[in-house]
Amino acid sequence: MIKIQHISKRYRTVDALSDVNLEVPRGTIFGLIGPNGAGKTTLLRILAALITPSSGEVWFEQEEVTQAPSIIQRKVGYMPDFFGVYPDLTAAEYLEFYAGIHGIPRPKRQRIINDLLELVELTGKRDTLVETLSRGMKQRLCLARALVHDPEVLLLDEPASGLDPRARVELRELLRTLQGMGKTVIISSHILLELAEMCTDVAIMQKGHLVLSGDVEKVSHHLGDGRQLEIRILEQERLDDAMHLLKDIAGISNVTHGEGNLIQAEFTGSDQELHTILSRLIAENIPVVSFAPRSGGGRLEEVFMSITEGSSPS
Ligand SMILES: Nc1ncnc2c1ncn2[C@@H]1O[C@H](COP(=O)(O)OP(=O)(O)OP(=O)(O)O)[C@@H](O)[C@H]1O
Repeated sequence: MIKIQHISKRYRTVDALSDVNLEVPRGTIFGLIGPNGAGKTTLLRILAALITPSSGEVWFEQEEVTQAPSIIQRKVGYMPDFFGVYPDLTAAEYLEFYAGIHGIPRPKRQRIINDLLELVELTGKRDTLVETLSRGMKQRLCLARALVHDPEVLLLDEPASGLDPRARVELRELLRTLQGMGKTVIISSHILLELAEMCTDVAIMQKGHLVLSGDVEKVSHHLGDGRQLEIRILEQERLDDAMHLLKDIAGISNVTHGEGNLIQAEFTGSDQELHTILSRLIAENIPVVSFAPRSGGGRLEEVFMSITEGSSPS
Protein backbone atom coordinates (compact mmCIF):
# COMPACT_ATOMS: atom_id res chain seq x y z
CA MET A 1 0.00 0.00 0.00
CA ILE A 2 1.21 3.50 -0.86
CA LYS A 3 -0.09 6.31 1.33
CA ILE A 4 0.19 9.91 0.23
CA GLN A 5 -0.44 12.23 3.17
CA HIS A 6 -0.92 15.99 2.97
CA ILE A 7 1.37 16.33 -0.05
CA SER A 8 1.76 19.85 -1.41
CA LYS A 9 4.14 21.12 -4.07
CA ARG A 10 4.74 24.73 -4.90
CA TYR A 11 6.78 25.84 -7.92
CA ARG A 12 7.66 29.49 -7.31
CA THR A 13 4.19 31.02 -7.64
CA VAL A 14 2.24 27.91 -8.73
CA ASP A 15 0.61 25.50 -6.30
CA ALA A 16 0.91 22.33 -8.37
CA LEU A 17 -0.40 20.13 -5.53
CA SER A 18 -2.40 21.25 -2.50
CA ASP A 19 -2.78 18.89 0.46
CA VAL A 20 -3.28 15.71 -1.54
CA ASN A 21 -4.22 12.60 0.44
CA LEU A 22 -4.47 9.29 -1.36
CA GLU A 23 -4.13 5.59 -0.71
CA VAL A 24 -3.11 3.23 -3.47
CA PRO A 25 -3.81 -0.38 -2.51
CA ARG A 26 -1.19 -2.94 -3.43
CA GLY A 27 -1.81 -4.77 -6.70
CA THR A 28 -4.20 -2.22 -8.20
CA ILE A 29 -4.06 -0.56 -11.60
CA PHE A 30 -4.63 2.93 -10.34
CA GLY A 31 -5.61 5.73 -12.72
CA LEU A 32 -4.82 9.38 -12.03
CA ILE A 33 -7.24 11.38 -14.12
CA GLY A 34 -7.32 15.12 -14.55
CA PRO A 35 -7.24 17.85 -17.13
CA ASN A 36 -3.97 19.49 -18.19
CA GLY A 37 -2.24 21.13 -15.28
CA ALA A 38 -4.12 19.11 -12.64
CA GLY A 39 -0.85 18.00 -11.05
CA LYS A 40 -0.64 14.39 -12.22
CA THR A 41 2.93 14.55 -13.48
CA THR A 42 4.02 16.41 -10.36
CA LEU A 43 2.52 13.69 -8.16
CA LEU A 44 4.11 10.90 -10.20
CA ARG A 45 7.48 12.64 -10.11
CA ILE A 46 7.25 12.91 -6.32
CA LEU A 47 6.41 9.20 -6.12
CA ALA A 48 9.42 8.47 -8.33
CA ALA A 49 11.70 10.60 -6.09
CA LEU A 50 12.55 12.85 -9.03
CA ILE A 51 11.36 15.89 -7.08
CA THR A 52 10.66 16.45 -3.40
CA PRO A 53 7.33 17.74 -2.14
CA SER A 54 7.16 21.13 -0.41
CA SER A 55 5.41 19.36 2.46
CA GLY A 56 3.72 16.09 3.31
CA GLU A 57 4.65 12.44 3.51
CA VAL A 58 4.73 9.42 1.22
CA TRP A 59 4.61 6.00 2.81
CA PHE A 60 5.55 2.77 1.06
CA GLU A 61 4.15 0.19 3.46
CA GLN A 62 5.81 1.05 6.79
CA GLU A 63 8.46 3.44 5.45
CA GLU A 64 8.24 7.19 4.95
CA VAL A 65 10.24 7.76 1.78
CA THR A 66 10.31 11.46 0.87
CA GLN A 67 13.78 11.72 2.40
CA ALA A 68 14.88 8.30 1.17
CA PRO A 69 15.13 8.42 -2.62
CA SER A 70 17.23 5.25 -2.77
CA ILE A 71 14.34 3.23 -1.33
CA ILE A 72 11.97 4.70 -3.90
CA GLN A 73 14.38 4.12 -6.78
CA ARG A 74 14.63 0.45 -5.83
CA LYS A 75 10.89 -0.06 -5.48
CA VAL A 76 9.60 2.11 -8.28
CA GLY A 77 9.87 2.08 -12.06
CA TYR A 78 8.95 5.34 -13.79
CA MET A 79 7.96 5.88 -17.39
CA PRO A 80 7.83 9.57 -18.30
CA ASP A 81 5.30 11.06 -20.69
CA PHE A 82 7.86 11.72 -23.40
CA PHE A 83 10.13 9.30 -25.22
CA GLY A 84 13.22 11.46 -25.32
CA VAL A 85 16.00 11.17 -27.84
CA TYR A 86 17.56 7.81 -28.46
CA PRO A 87 21.20 7.43 -29.24
CA ASP A 88 22.02 4.85 -31.93
CA LEU A 89 21.03 1.86 -29.84
CA THR A 90 19.14 -1.29 -30.62
CA ALA A 91 16.25 -2.30 -28.35
CA ALA A 92 18.45 -4.82 -26.50
CA GLU A 93 21.34 -2.34 -26.13
CA TYR A 94 18.93 0.25 -24.80
CA LEU A 95 17.74 -2.10 -22.04
CA GLU A 96 21.34 -3.17 -21.36
CA PHE A 97 22.22 0.49 -20.83
CA TYR A 98 19.47 0.93 -18.23
CA ALA A 99 20.29 -2.38 -16.57
CA GLY A 100 23.82 -0.96 -16.12
CA ILE A 101 22.45 2.24 -14.62
CA HIS A 102 20.53 0.16 -12.07
CA GLY A 103 23.69 -1.72 -11.14
CA ILE A 104 22.48 -5.08 -12.35
CA PRO A 105 25.53 -7.36 -12.65
CA ARG A 106 26.58 -8.03 -16.25
CA PRO A 107 26.06 -11.85 -16.18
CA LYS A 108 22.43 -11.37 -15.16
CA ARG A 109 21.59 -8.73 -17.73
CA GLN A 110 21.03 -10.85 -20.85
CA ARG A 111 18.44 -13.04 -19.17
CA ILE A 112 16.57 -10.04 -17.79
CA ILE A 113 16.64 -8.35 -21.19
CA ASN A 114 15.37 -11.48 -22.94
CA ASP A 115 12.55 -11.86 -20.40
CA LEU A 116 11.55 -8.21 -20.69
CA LEU A 117 11.60 -8.21 -24.49
CA GLU A 118 9.38 -11.28 -24.40
CA LEU A 119 7.03 -9.65 -21.88
CA VAL A 120 6.52 -6.60 -24.06
CA GLU A 121 6.47 -8.68 -27.24
CA LEU A 122 9.55 -7.13 -28.77
CA THR A 123 11.77 -10.22 -28.97
CA GLY A 124 11.74 -9.98 -32.76
CA LYS A 125 12.94 -6.37 -32.53
CA ARG A 126 15.87 -6.88 -30.16
CA ASP A 127 18.43 -5.86 -32.83
CA THR A 128 16.31 -3.06 -34.33
CA LEU A 129 17.35 0.54 -33.77
CA VAL A 130 15.04 2.11 -31.20
CA GLU A 131 14.59 5.20 -33.35
CA THR A 132 12.95 3.13 -36.08
CA LEU A 133 10.37 1.42 -33.85
CA SER A 134 6.71 2.45 -34.06
CA ARG A 135 5.24 4.64 -31.34
CA GLY A 136 3.49 1.70 -29.69
CA MET A 137 6.71 -0.34 -29.75
CA LYS A 138 8.72 2.53 -28.27
CA GLN A 139 6.10 2.80 -25.59
CA ARG A 140 6.43 -0.88 -24.73
CA LEU A 141 10.21 -0.65 -24.76
CA CYS A 142 10.01 2.28 -22.32
CA LEU A 143 7.79 0.12 -20.14
CA ALA A 144 10.38 -2.67 -20.28
CA ARG A 145 13.01 -0.10 -19.31
CA ALA A 146 10.96 0.90 -16.26
CA LEU A 147 10.82 -2.79 -15.27
CA VAL A 148 14.51 -3.52 -15.64
CA HIS A 149 15.17 -3.62 -11.87
CA ASP A 150 11.96 -5.57 -11.15
CA PRO A 151 10.22 -2.78 -9.17
CA GLU A 152 7.11 -3.40 -7.06
CA VAL A 153 5.46 -0.24 -8.30
CA LEU A 154 5.22 1.12 -11.82
CA LEU A 155 4.46 4.76 -12.52
CA LEU A 156 3.34 5.44 -16.07
CA ASP A 157 2.76 9.04 -17.14
CA GLU A 158 0.22 9.23 -19.97
CA PRO A 159 1.11 5.77 -21.30
CA ALA A 160 -1.84 5.59 -23.66
CA SER A 161 -1.52 8.97 -25.29
CA GLY A 162 -1.07 8.84 -29.03
CA LEU A 163 -1.58 5.09 -29.24
CA ASP A 164 -3.89 3.63 -31.85
CA PRO A 165 -6.75 1.41 -30.59
CA ARG A 166 -4.83 -1.80 -31.18
CA ALA A 167 -1.75 -0.56 -29.32
CA ARG A 168 -4.05 0.53 -26.52
CA VAL A 169 -5.56 -2.95 -26.23
CA GLU A 170 -2.02 -4.39 -26.14
CA LEU A 171 -1.10 -1.92 -23.41
CA ARG A 172 -4.15 -2.90 -21.40
CA GLU A 173 -3.26 -6.58 -21.67
CA LEU A 174 0.28 -5.82 -20.63
CA LEU A 175 -0.94 -3.91 -17.59
CA ARG A 176 -3.12 -6.86 -16.60
CA THR A 177 -0.12 -9.18 -16.93
CA LEU A 178 1.89 -6.87 -14.67
CA GLN A 179 -0.96 -6.81 -12.17
CA GLY A 180 -0.97 -10.61 -12.30
CA MET A 181 2.75 -10.49 -11.44
CA GLY A 182 1.77 -8.67 -8.23
CA LYS A 183 2.86 -5.20 -9.29
CA THR A 184 1.03 -2.02 -8.41
CA VAL A 185 0.59 0.21 -11.45
CA ILE A 186 -0.23 3.92 -11.29
CA ILE A 187 -1.04 5.51 -14.63
CA SER A 188 -2.07 9.03 -15.52
CA SER A 189 -4.19 10.38 -18.31
CA HIS A 190 -6.15 13.48 -19.16
CA ILE A 191 -8.37 11.34 -21.36
CA LEU A 192 -10.74 9.60 -19.06
CA LEU A 193 -11.93 6.84 -21.36
CA GLU A 194 -8.38 5.68 -21.96
CA LEU A 195 -8.19 4.80 -18.30
CA ALA A 196 -11.70 3.62 -17.54
CA GLU A 197 -11.09 0.44 -19.47
CA MET A 198 -7.72 -0.28 -17.91
CA CYS A 199 -8.03 0.60 -14.24
CA THR A 200 -9.32 -1.04 -11.10
CA ASP A 201 -9.17 2.23 -9.12
CA VAL A 202 -9.11 5.89 -10.04
CA ALA A 203 -8.43 9.28 -8.51
CA ILE A 204 -9.75 12.41 -10.13
CA MET A 205 -7.58 15.52 -9.79
CA GLN A 206 -8.17 19.12 -10.64
CA LYS A 207 -5.98 22.18 -10.13
CA GLY A 208 -3.71 20.43 -7.65
CA HIS A 209 -6.53 18.98 -5.57
CA LEU A 210 -7.73 15.44 -5.29
CA VAL A 211 -11.44 15.55 -5.98
CA LEU A 212 -12.49 11.94 -5.62
CA SER A 213 -10.89 8.51 -5.43
CA GLY A 214 -11.83 4.87 -5.05
CA ASP A 215 -12.47 1.75 -7.06
CA VAL A 216 -13.95 2.34 -10.49
CA GLU A 217 -17.41 1.10 -9.48
CA LYS A 218 -17.51 3.34 -6.42
CA VAL A 219 -16.43 6.42 -8.33
CA SER A 220 -18.84 5.61 -11.15
CA HIS A 221 -21.67 5.57 -8.65
CA HIS A 222 -20.69 8.87 -7.14
CA LEU A 223 -23.20 10.87 -9.18
CA GLY A 224 -26.23 10.82 -6.94
CA ASP A 225 -26.37 7.63 -4.94
CA GLY A 226 -27.79 5.72 -7.78
CA ARG A 227 -26.58 3.52 -10.53
CA GLN A 228 -27.81 3.25 -14.03
CA LEU A 229 -29.73 0.13 -14.84
CA GLU A 230 -30.06 -1.27 -18.34
CA ILE A 231 -32.64 -3.92 -19.11
CA ARG A 232 -33.09 -5.41 -22.54
CA ILE A 233 -36.20 -7.39 -23.32
CA LEU A 234 -37.00 -9.72 -26.16
CA GLU A 235 -40.33 -8.47 -27.44
CA GLN A 236 -41.22 -4.89 -28.29
CA GLU A 237 -44.86 -5.57 -27.33
CA ARG A 238 -43.90 -6.10 -23.70
CA LEU A 239 -41.86 -2.92 -23.47
CA ASP A 240 -44.69 -0.79 -22.06
CA ASP A 241 -45.63 -3.46 -19.49
CA ALA A 242 -42.04 -3.65 -18.34
CA MET A 243 -41.72 0.13 -18.09
CA HIS A 244 -44.97 0.45 -16.10
CA LEU A 245 -43.86 -2.21 -13.70
CA LEU A 246 -40.46 -0.57 -13.19
CA LYS A 247 -41.96 2.90 -12.62
CA ASP A 248 -43.98 1.51 -9.69
CA ILE A 249 -40.96 0.09 -7.89
CA ALA A 250 -39.48 2.18 -5.06
CA GLY A 251 -35.88 3.16 -5.71
CA ILE A 252 -36.32 3.29 -9.48
CA SER A 253 -36.60 6.60 -11.29
CA ASN A 254 -36.12 8.14 -14.73
CA VAL A 255 -37.33 5.09 -16.62
CA THR A 256 -36.71 5.70 -20.31
CA HIS A 257 -36.80 3.77 -23.53
CA GLY A 258 -33.39 3.42 -25.14
CA GLU A 259 -32.33 1.96 -28.48
CA GLY A 260 -34.16 -1.18 -29.65
CA ASN A 261 -35.84 -2.97 -26.78
CA LEU A 262 -33.65 -1.36 -24.16
CA ILE A 263 -34.98 0.24 -20.98
CA GLN A 264 -32.78 2.54 -18.95
CA ALA A 265 -33.46 3.66 -15.39
CA GLU A 266 -31.80 5.16 -12.35
CA PHE A 267 -31.67 2.85 -9.38
CA THR A 268 -30.78 3.40 -5.74
CA GLY A 269 -30.66 0.34 -3.56
CA SER A 270 -28.82 -2.81 -2.68
CA ASP A 271 -27.94 -5.83 -4.79
CA GLN A 272 -30.66 -7.70 -2.87
CA GLU A 273 -33.24 -5.16 -4.10
CA LEU A 274 -31.84 -5.46 -7.61
CA HIS A 275 -32.43 -9.19 -7.40
CA THR A 276 -36.02 -8.57 -6.25
CA ILE A 277 -36.64 -6.30 -9.27
CA LEU A 278 -35.41 -8.98 -11.66
CA SER A 279 -37.59 -11.59 -9.90
CA ARG A 280 -40.66 -9.36 -10.33
CA LEU A 281 -40.02 -8.88 -14.03
CA ILE A 282 -39.66 -12.63 -14.49
CA ALA A 283 -42.79 -13.27 -12.38
CA GLU A 284 -44.73 -11.00 -14.76
CA ASN A 285 -43.40 -13.03 -17.69
CA ILE A 286 -41.44 -10.10 -19.06
CA PRO A 287 -38.95 -11.74 -21.45
CA VAL A 288 -35.72 -10.25 -20.03
CA VAL A 289 -32.69 -10.78 -22.24
CA SER A 290 -30.19 -8.83 -20.16
CA PHE A 291 -30.31 -7.02 -16.85
CA ALA A 292 -27.28 -5.04 -15.81
CA PRO A 293 -26.15 -2.00 -13.91
CA ARG A 294 -24.40 0.14 -16.51
CA SER A 295 -20.70 0.14 -15.95
CA GLY A 296 -17.55 1.39 -17.60
CA GLY A 297 -16.40 4.67 -18.96
CA GLY A 298 -19.70 6.33 -19.83
CA ARG A 299 -20.77 6.71 -16.24
CA LEU A 300 -17.29 7.67 -15.12
CA GLU A 301 -17.19 10.29 -17.83
CA GLU A 302 -20.33 11.90 -16.38
CA VAL A 303 -18.79 11.95 -12.90
CA PHE A 304 -15.62 13.46 -14.29
CA MET A 305 -17.46 16.17 -16.18
CA SER A 306 -19.66 17.05 -13.22
CA ILE A 307 -16.84 17.43 -10.73
CA THR A 308 -14.29 19.09 -12.96
CA GLU A 309 -16.75 21.60 -14.31
CA GLY A 310 -15.39 23.86 -16.94
CA SER A 311 -12.38 21.66 -17.60
CA SER A 312 -12.29 19.50 -20.68
CA PRO A 313 -11.20 15.91 -20.11
CA SER A 314 -9.27 15.81 -23.33
N1 LIG B 1 8.94 22.86 -13.20
C1 LIG B 1 7.85 23.62 -13.07
N2 LIG B 1 7.96 24.92 -12.78
C2 LIG B 1 6.86 25.73 -12.61
N3 LIG B 1 5.59 25.26 -12.71
C3 LIG B 1 5.41 23.96 -13.01
C4 LIG B 1 6.53 23.07 -13.21
N4 LIG B 1 6.04 21.85 -13.48
C5 LIG B 1 4.69 21.96 -13.47
N5 LIG B 1 4.32 23.23 -13.19
C6 LIG B 1 2.93 23.72 -13.04
O1 LIG B 1 2.29 22.91 -12.06
C7 LIG B 1 0.94 22.63 -12.44
C8 LIG B 1 0.74 21.12 -12.52
O2 LIG B 1 1.48 20.61 -13.60
P1 LIG B 1 1.60 19.05 -13.93
O3 LIG B 1 2.52 18.90 -15.10
O4 LIG B 1 1.91 18.31 -12.70
O5 LIG B 1 0.10 18.72 -14.37
P2 LIG B 1 -0.47 17.52 -15.23
O6 LIG B 1 -1.77 17.16 -14.59
O7 LIG B 1 0.54 16.45 -15.36
O8 LIG B 1 -0.76 18.19 -16.61
P3 LIG B 1 -0.47 17.64 -18.11
O9 LIG B 1 -1.56 16.66 -18.39
O10 LIG B 1 -0.58 18.89 -18.90
O11 LIG B 1 0.91 17.04 -18.10
C9 LIG B 1 0.72 23.34 -13.76
O12 LIG B 1 0.14 24.59 -13.49
C10 LIG B 1 2.12 23.52 -14.31
O13 LIG B 1 2.20 24.66 -15.13
